[in-house]
Amino acid sequence: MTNNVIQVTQLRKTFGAHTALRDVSLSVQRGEMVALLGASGSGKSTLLRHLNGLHRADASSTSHVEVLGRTLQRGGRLARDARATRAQVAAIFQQFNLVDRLSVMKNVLAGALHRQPLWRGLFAQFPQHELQRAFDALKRVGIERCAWQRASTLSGGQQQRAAISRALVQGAQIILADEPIASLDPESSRRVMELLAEVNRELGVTVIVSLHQIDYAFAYCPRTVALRAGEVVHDGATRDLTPQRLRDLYGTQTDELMPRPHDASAPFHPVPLAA
Ligand SMILES: Nc1ncnc2c1ncn2[C@@H]1O[C@H](COP(=O)(O)OP(=O)(O)OP(=O)(O)O)[C@@H](O)[C@H]1O
Repeated sequence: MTNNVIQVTQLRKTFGAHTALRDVSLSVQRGEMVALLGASGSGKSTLLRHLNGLHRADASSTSHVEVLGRTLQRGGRLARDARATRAQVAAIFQQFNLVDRLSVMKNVLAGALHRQPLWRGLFAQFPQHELQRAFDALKRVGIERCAWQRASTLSGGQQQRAAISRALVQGAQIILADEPIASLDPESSRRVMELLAEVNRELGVTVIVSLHQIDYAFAYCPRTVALRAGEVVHDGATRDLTPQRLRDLYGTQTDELMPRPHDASAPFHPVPLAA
């Protein structure tokens, strides 16, 4: 049995006249924690959104996206059983993760909807074991005391932790996190990245996380896929991305990927920043 949980072949996406992804191919093995790196507009979100079917590739292309051994989309058409595949994939976004007016608990229980009969979902009536599972997930990420608060009252970091809880309740085998720490303070950023790493390490969940800065990739992700203008320009060990290599790959865009000189949020400086 193959260990590939994601197989992307010749993925091409254009928006009008703009090509956002140019024949991207990559595979991800079960249990990997992969950083997706690239300057603004390089195609990170677009790629992630193809992996859970939120975007479809160009219809004219030979693009193929396989998730957990099943075709999710081919040539821009979603597979018939895409819904079942997507139930195994959780998405965590920079913002808009939670329904503000609902309690944290209800948001987390949304992860269990795919296991419920329609009527339970409609009336938001979940069996006791699902409530317990949601509570345990909130406990795991350290926000169980917020369970009955409205989601809108949580801090940004707590909202991301709630989104991770929802992924746990969903029982997702893959987490796609799209810049989950982009608007967080340093401590919250570290906490969220550590939780993602813990879920990856302890539960074997495959994590692909798009990031804006390389230092977080160094600290938490052994492998990095780097995009530039919709093309994969690096796919390999994160430690190979030295400042010089980044300059070769990104030229003037390098600054966007390097920690700012006085950035206290940088958890890790693997290599001298001035070369
Ligand atoms: N729905 C859309 N309609 C038109 N153009 C789009 C759409 N979504 C993305 N694009 C364009 O595709 C390119 C890639 O965008 P994408 O959001 O994937 O980049 P990104 O690397 O995630 O950027 P950022 O780090 O700023 O979030 C950009 O030029 C963007 O303007």
